[in-house]
Amino acid sequence: MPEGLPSGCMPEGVTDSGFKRAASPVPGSNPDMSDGWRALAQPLPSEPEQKRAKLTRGDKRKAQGVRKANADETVLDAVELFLRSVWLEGHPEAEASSVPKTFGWSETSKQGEAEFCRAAPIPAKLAGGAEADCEFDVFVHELTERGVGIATRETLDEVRTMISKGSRPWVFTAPFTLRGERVRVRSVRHEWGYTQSDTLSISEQSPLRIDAPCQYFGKCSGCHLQHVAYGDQLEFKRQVVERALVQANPLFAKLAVSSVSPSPLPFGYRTKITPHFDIRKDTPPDQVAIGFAMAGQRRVLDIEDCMIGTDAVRLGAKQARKDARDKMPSFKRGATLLVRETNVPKDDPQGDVSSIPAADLVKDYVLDFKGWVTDVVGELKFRYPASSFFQNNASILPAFTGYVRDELNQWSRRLAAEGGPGELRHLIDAYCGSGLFGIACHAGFDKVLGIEISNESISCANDNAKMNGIDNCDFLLGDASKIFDKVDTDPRHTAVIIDPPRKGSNPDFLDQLVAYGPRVIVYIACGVPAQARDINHMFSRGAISIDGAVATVETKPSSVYEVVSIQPFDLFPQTYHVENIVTLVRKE
Ligand SMILES: C[S@@+](CC[C@H](N)C(=O)[O-])C[C@H]1O[C@@H](n2cnc3c(N)ncnc32)[C@H](O)[C@@H]1O
Repeated sequence: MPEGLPSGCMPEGVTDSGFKRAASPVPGSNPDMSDGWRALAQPLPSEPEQKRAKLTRGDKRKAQGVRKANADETVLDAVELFLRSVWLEGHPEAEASSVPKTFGWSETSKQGEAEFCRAAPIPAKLAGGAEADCEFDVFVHELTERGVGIATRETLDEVRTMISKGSRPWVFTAPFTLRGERVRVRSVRHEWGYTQSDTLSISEQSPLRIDAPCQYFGKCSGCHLQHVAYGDQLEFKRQVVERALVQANPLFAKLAVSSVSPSPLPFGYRTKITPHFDIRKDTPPDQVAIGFAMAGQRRVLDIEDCMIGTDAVRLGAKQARKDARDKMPSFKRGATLLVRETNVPKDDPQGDVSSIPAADLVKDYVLDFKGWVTDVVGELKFRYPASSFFQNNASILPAFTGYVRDELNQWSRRLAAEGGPGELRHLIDAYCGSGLFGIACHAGFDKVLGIEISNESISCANDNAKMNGIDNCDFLLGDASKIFDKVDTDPRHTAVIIDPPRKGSNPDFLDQLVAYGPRVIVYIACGVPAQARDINHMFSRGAISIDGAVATVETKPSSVYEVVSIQPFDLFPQTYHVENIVTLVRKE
């Protein structure tokens, strides 16, 4: 879900927009000023090894004894990647493991850190707005996985020289920029080792830069890549997947990531948006901004029309804005509006969709959180409450679900042709929501068993199977890791789809999955770093072989998998988000 477009079930208020906002220390000022500064001076204790697998990137850094304030992990990752690659460029014979730790933010000298931090510029607020102190010309060298530029005041050659002498440059973030650009930034706030900045102007632009079509681009936090042609956005996202895998485990560099499958609609694709507003005492009701979070700020940007919404959503958004304006004096606090595309019978928008073929339905919109939505995926219909989860780009869903179905069918045929245990006959759909993948992939399986933690979604999943005339699906309510208590099918004939939330799965589920040992696993993820972490967890258990290499473990798992394909999909063009599908096949 693009940030700035929060989910339909958000409480009222304005959400953050990809920048962490916790107060940060001001290096060089009073060290007692904040906990953030104290965190720099006190290494955190190590975590026990078995806990590490479920750690987030931030937790991992803490466990390594890295001192940092409330820095954005995606920025730290990109800085680390940039500094390491420059160092390795100057040491072509060196092993990746010999890169100095200082580039990985885990140096041990407090003195060194303090000196480094004192080199930081003054944020605009503290500089009293004096341009000379808070505005800088910087060079963009790298992009974070969220498309934010990583820049220094030094040119790349100067950075190379600094690094060859064992020092490192101070880094600025530069949103909405591209590699190789020279830009002017204004410092906003310091984090550990970098300054969060706003981009003021572009002095030297990349040949990849294009004019963003949307008038709000650069101010709105919803889109991050409109200044890049669509084909280049896809390549950027492919590299994001590649990078996430390598960051989880350098050995994963051996895995090939396919080109990102594009969205048929690069604009006008989004079937759900959630504009919001905030009531401030000094703002007259007719001037309250209704829209999405401003880039890098807590304020709301007034947005009359969002180009990534479908036609129905754009129409619905106009109505939702009007309704909110009419009622504005009655709001004491802010609120989040919901606008969702739905499909309805042509002559009776309120009528029952169950008996009408998907192709005969027409687009409409829903504004009521308590309303119901019908989505169409090829010939299938899915009905679910307007406030619950469903994939938000209908244009790509036939290809997205079709890819998973083809992977399963193709492997089923291949495994049958290879002899041995034979084809796939059972399918498990873990984290099944309202049944999208289980229902779309049911054909050819004796039985599909789904599991989902949301009561509402699970009852929709069972109703959706019925509405589509499918009788081999059974969707159960519960935590995904409980599915292994229910499964009695032969793992050699079973495939498992996993589609967890952005934070990924967990060691309990993954360990049970490996112990069960299904023939094929299809892991679908909207949180690519978490997916890479989970795959590394399976690898660390000895359950994945990369180019013949397996981790050394005390107890060998009963099943070992090969990663046979990695296929990203672009469900959210113009944003940094990417979905990724990894297929694993058990080696016999
Ligand atoms: C990314 S959505 C995928 C849903 C579905 N596969 C689809 O594409 O529509 C993740 C789903 O996992 C569910 N979920 C979250 N934690 C869970 C858990 N511990 N066990 C089972 N389901 C869970 C959420 O309710 C959500 O429906």
